[in-house]
Formats: sequence, C-alpha cells, structure tokens
Amino acid sequence: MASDSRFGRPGTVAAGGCGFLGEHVVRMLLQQEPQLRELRIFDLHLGPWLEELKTGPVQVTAIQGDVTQAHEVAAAVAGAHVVIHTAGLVDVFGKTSPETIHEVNVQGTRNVIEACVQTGTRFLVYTSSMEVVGPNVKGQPFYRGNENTPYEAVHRHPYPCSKALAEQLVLEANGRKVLGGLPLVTCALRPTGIYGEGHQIMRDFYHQGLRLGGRLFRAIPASVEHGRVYVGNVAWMHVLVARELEHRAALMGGQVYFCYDNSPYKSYEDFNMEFLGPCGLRLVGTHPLLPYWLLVFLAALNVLLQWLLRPLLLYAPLLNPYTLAMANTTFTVSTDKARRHFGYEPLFSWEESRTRTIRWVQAVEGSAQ
Ligand SMILES: NC(=O)c1ccc[n+]([C@@H]2O[C@H](COP(=O)([O-])OP(=O)(O)OC[C@H]3O[C@@H](n4cnc5c(N)ncnc54)[C@H](O)[C@@H]3O)[C@@H](O)[C@H]2O)c1
Ligand SMILES: CC(C)CCC[C@@H](C)[C@H]1CC[C@H]2[C@@H]3[C@H](O)C=C4C[C@@H](O)CC[C@]4(C)[C@H]3CC[C@]12C
Repeated sequence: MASDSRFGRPGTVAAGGCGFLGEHVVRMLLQQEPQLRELRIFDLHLGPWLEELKTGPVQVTAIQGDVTQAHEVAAAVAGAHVVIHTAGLVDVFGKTSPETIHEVNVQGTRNVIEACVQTGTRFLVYTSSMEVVGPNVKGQPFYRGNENTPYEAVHRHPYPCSKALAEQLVLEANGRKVLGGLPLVTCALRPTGIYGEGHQIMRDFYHQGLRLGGRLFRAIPASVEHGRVYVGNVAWMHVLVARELEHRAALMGGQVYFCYDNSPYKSYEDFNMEFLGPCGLRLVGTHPLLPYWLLVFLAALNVLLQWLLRPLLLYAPLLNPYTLAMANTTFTVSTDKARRHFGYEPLFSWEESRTRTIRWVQAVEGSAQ
C-alpha cells in the first residue's frame, strides 16, 4: 500500500493516541491539518471518545494493539506517511516492573522503527522526555538550559533510562533506508513536565488537597524551578514536526528539540497552585514545613513499604526518592531551537493554557461531587 500525497496528506499514525498527550495530538491533527485524509490511532487501550471522531471528513481508524508486538505495529504502520510515537509507560512510582518499562518504551520503540523501515514509512516523530537529560542522579541543577547546554546525563531509574535508550534508537535510525530505498527521517521531542486537561497527577494533587480540607503543605523550597509545558503546545509541536520533517529533512532529521512554551518558571508546587488556587486550594507555608532530611526518610520508608506490601497490594505513593529528587532539583529549559528550525511558536499563550487547565480542574471537581 503506497502513500499518494497528490490527494492530500496520506496516512498518519498516532501511536499512544489515547493517552494524555496522545489525545491532544489526535485532536490537534484533526484541527490543524486540513490536508489530513487518514488517521490511525494505535493504542493498547482505546478510549470511547474516539467514536465521535469517526463522523468527520478524515478517515479515522482506531487500532487496538501493543507496541511490544512487532507484527501488530507493522500492520498498523503499513502504508502510512508519518508516525507520531507517543506510546509509552510513564511510571516513576514503582507501579510497573523495570523489565516491563524497558519492554514497552525501548523494545516498543524499536518495533516502531522496524515497522517504518519494513513497510516504507519515511517520517517518525518520537516523544522523548526532558528526563533523557535530567535531573541526573547527582541532583545537579539545569538552569534554563538548551539542547547544547553541557550536563552530565546519568540515570539509574528505569523510566529515564528507558527514555534515553529509546531516544538513542530513534536518532540512530535517521537515514536508514526504508522499503523503496528512501531514507527514514526521525526526530525526538523532549517535553518538560506536561500539564493541562487530562493530567492525572494534577487530578491526584487536587483530590489530596480536598481530603486535607482544601490545603496542601509546601514540601519543596519555592526557589527550586521545575520546567512545565502546556499539553496543547506539546501536541502542536508534534503536529508541526510531522508536517515539516518532509520539507526540512536535512535540517531536522536526527535532531532533538526541547518542548517548551511561555509557561512561567516556578517550583513544582507553586506552579500547580496556578490552577489549584483558583479551584479553592491553598498552599500552606512560605518555606517547606518538613525538614528535607525527614522527606528523604519518608521517601525511603515508602520504598520499604512498597516492597513489604507488594505481595498484598500495590502501594505507590507520589513521594519516593526519585520523585523527591525530581521535584527538588532545578531543571528548566530556555531555548528557541524549534522556532529556528521549523517555525514553532506556542499556539496557546500562558493565560489561555492556564484558563483551560483551571476549567478542566473545575470540571473534575464537578464530576467528583
Ligand atoms: N506526562 C509528562 O509529563 C511527559 C513529559 C515528557 C514526556 N512524556 C512522554 O510522553 C509520552 C506520553 O505520555 P503521557 O503522559 O501522555 O502518558 P499516558 O500514559 O497518558 O499515555 C501513554 C499511552 O501509551 C499507551 N500505551 C502504553 N503501553 C502501550 C503498549 N504496550 N502498546 C500500545 N500503547 C501503549 C497507553 O495506553 C496510553 O494511552 C510518553 O512517551 C512519555 O514518556 C510525558
Ligand atoms: C515531593 C512531593 C511533595 C512532590 C512530588 C512531585 C512529583 C510527583 C512530580 C515532580 C516532578 C514530576 C515529573 C516531572 O514533571 C517530569 C516528568 C517527565 C515525564 O517524562 C514523565 C512525568 C514526570 C516524571 C513527572 C512525574 C511527577 C513528578 C516526579
């Protein structure tokens, strides 16, 4: 099945298209790509919202499948023009085994690359993560760095390790000959912490705040900056890359780009309060209420409890040594590489991103009552 771009942009595959980011990518493609004729949404778990998309002008096909199964990926990708690969296991809480994280994130990505090569798909956009760079195990700050900022990227946690390996596979695959003899063009996007409609961890913090009588307690110094980016802008950058890779293959092929926008630089907790504050929560304390050594102790205790309770139940709290280090290490990005290379400008201003996220949290509140 060969793609024919004379009749509009041929098949696009959104792998992981039912996830938090994936759904925004799917909706963005349908809104911003008038040339799009066919969209295949490949995911382990298909969402009911896909049904509403099937009545529009674009031929939307939902494919339930597993990226770890090479034949399922190849069948989904065959004949497509571009693959946007956002599928992955995002687990920094110890819910899944390191082997499964590796299998889905690394072997799954290898399968996507091989499917492109074997079936003749020429363009691959991969959702990497800022965690491919850091924060590293030494907790060194990365202050408003860009793609060229030197930083010792050393990881031990299974999730960042898997993202780093998968990103490397994607970048190394750039230039490989696909079926038909043309070169594969690949590119990796590295979002910082994504927020916006559908963000599960924001929902968890919100519910925790409600349980604590409308309060959250500061745990991290306000001076520690944590990079955040609005999901709509991350989706937009993916769509733009999928569109431009064909025209700017020599410049963009094999490149990495941080995913950024104009969201303010703040601590993880202060940033969350931009949304949770207007929904009635209060962050108590101008300084952390517990000493850092106690947080370290509680995080270690959580690891022990997780291990002890594993035969009985899954205990996976937000606080563990890795998440504490993430939240407590400055990691922010300041770059214009995506603007220079393919004309990226955030589609949503900070005010709009904030308003949309607040409305969504308020809707979560409404549906919880
Ligand atoms: N959420 C963030 O803050 C963030 C930041 C940077 C990068 N990322 C990356 O963005 C991507 C999407 O993350 P997200 O936050 O939307 O996560 P998510 O869990 O909401 O979405 C991931 C999607 O992948 C699907 N998936 C998982 N295993 C699969 C498998 N074996 N086969 C097929 N599909 C499978 C899931 O069903 C889900 O729909 C991931 O690659 C993640 O590493 C996320
Ligand atoms: C110490 C506690 C009070 C707060 C714990 C917050 C913790 C759950 C948060 C802090 C930072 C968050 C990560 C960060 O935004 C970036 C990413 C990259 C992405 O690839 C996956 C999600 C992840 C790891 C966020 C997960 C939640 C974290 C650790």
